[in-house]
Amino acid sequence: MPVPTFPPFPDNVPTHPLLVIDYNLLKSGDVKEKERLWTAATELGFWYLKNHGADEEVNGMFDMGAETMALPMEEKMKFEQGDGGISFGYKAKGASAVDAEGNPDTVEWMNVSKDDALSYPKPARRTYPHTVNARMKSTITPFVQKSVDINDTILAIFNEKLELPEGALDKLHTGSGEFSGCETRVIRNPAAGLAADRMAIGAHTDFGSLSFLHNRLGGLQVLPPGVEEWQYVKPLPGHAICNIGDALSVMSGGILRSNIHRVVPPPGEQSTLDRWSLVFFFRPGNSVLLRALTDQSPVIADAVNAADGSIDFNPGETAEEWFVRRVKYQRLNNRKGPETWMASRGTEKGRV
Ligand SMILES: O=C(O)CCC(=O)C(=O)O
Ligand SMILES: [Fe+2]
Repeated sequence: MPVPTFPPFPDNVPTHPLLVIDYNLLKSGDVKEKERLWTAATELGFWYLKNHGADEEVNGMFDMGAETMALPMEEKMKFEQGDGGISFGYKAKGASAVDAEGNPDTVEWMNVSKDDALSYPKPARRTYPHTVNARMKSTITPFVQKSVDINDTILAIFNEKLELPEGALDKLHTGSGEFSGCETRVIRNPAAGLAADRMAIGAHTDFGSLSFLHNRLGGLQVLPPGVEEWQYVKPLPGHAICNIGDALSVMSGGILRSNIHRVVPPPGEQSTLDRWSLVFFFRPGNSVLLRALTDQSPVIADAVNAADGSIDFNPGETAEEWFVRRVKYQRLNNRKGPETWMASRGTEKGRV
């Protein structure tokens, strides 16, 4: 399907500019561009990525999302993720909390595990609706492969900047060769005439290492360090939005910033439309213990020594345990009170 045109993003809402990083320059080893990436990753933890070369796969993923969300609810619910903390599969609107009071989220999504996309037609982690299966080979697997390549490239630059031994971060991610929480997510936030600040997805930091996000309408907001007011991130055609998650923040001793963000209805004239977004979440291997890599890098050791104590750099959980806990306690079916929400928190704990 051709990419539709949308009403413009308004120019009268608070908007946070992001650095635009050129993936072609990163790939060719451009020193200046690597430095700009480092600035973006350490100051806000969010940046735009242009020339990523995945536009065709991204469009196909949005088509797959539309075909999947159009299935009868009964069919989608056969593939629901459940309450045990597994993220792969379908999540219905309202299944997760957006805050400590237990207000429900307003989005539905379909998550496909990277392990399933790469092992298809043999299921590795779970099975999916026929609309997903039909596009696995043509769209989902190529999108996953491109996303992994891009994230591997960015990870290698962080490895160098953090003065880690060559391949140290890769060994904890793709190079671990084990199953992981890596997944793609297509999200639909139905237009519902809700208040402009009604959270569709609650304030959070991402659970894994890197997120590769594509959206066409506004609604994503960030809370930059030292700022009180939520600020929109304006979608730019053909530009992905990339951000750092908790796992890389912990491993780097907080040098890489996992910034708080949330999703609200699209602003201005865009508010009458359903909002679609697509993410590839790049995460460590399941058995990787989350901890600051102080023994492998003096730069990280110094950062931990100088830290203000707001982030626990030795949480005592593997990547899988961290991920399962965060997903599980956000589910409203598991809610007992505000303590359940607190149990779902990651590095944003104490920050919002
Ligand atoms: O839809 C978006 O723009 C962001 C989604 C997001 O933050 C997430 O799924 O973690
Ligand atoms: Fe997120």
